[in-house]
Amino acid sequence: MSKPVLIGLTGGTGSGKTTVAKTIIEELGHDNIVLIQQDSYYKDQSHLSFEDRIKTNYDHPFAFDTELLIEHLEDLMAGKSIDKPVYDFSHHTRTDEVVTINPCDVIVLEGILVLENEQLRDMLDIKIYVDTDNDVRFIRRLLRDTKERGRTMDSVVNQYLGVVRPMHQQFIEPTKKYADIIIPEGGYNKVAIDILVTKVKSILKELG
Ligand SMILES: Nc1ncnc2c1ncn2[C@@H]1O[C@H](COP(=O)(O)OP(=O)(O)O)[C@@H](O)[C@H]1O
Ligand SMILES: O=c1ccn([C@@H]2O[C@H](COP(=O)(O)O)[C@@H](O)[C@H]2O)c(=O)[nH]1
Repeated sequence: MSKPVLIGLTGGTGSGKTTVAKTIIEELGHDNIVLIQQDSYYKDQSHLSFEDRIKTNYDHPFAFDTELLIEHLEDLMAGKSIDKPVYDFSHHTRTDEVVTINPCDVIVLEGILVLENEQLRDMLDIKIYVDTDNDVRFIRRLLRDTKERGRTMDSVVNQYLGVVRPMHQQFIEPTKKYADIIIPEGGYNKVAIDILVTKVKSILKELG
């Protein structure tokens, strides 16, 4: 089996990264494609109390176990299976579960800081930034986090103003310059997704 194609997909919270990643996978209709979310590699915080966990800055590069993520990607590149951690957003820590991922032809790596770390960035074959207006991203996050991540409206607003927004400006937005492709609005940008899918198919064809 040849080395897998590694697609990195980034953008701010609520930009539509996950939606784009899932649509690409659906459109590729390829059995041998896997989604890896950078969120799965948030550091384990089980040694901290819940009160301390909510004080963590989850939008800073230090919040991620990037070493483990790189090690896992290298393993997949080398044709080895990995045990991917499972993160629990409601409790702000890793669970005891893992998901085994087998070697594949295409890996879609999606997350807020996948273009921030140079070593990680250099591993990527295609780099994509999903670019959505800040107000739209905030509204999407507010709806999602109150419905799916066990948050109150006050906590979402306070976290956004105190940490998410400044970290976005400092660490995420500047990585746009590394992207090969910038997708405005995200998940429902059919033209951009079609172009990407065509590109990945042609790489796969070249690799045989
Ligand atoms: N183009 C879009 N229009 C409307 N809602 C969208 C769009 N793209 C994503 N969403 C919704 O916004 C929320 C955040 O999208 P998601 O893909 O999870 O973003 P991210 O992974 O960047 O945080 C989800 O509830 C999703 O269904
Ligand atoms: O325990 C946690 C871990 C992360 N977050 C927030 O999640 C987003 C990243 O996820 P997206 O799917 O890209 O929105 C990040 O902005 C963190 O603030 C959290 O709140 N709690």
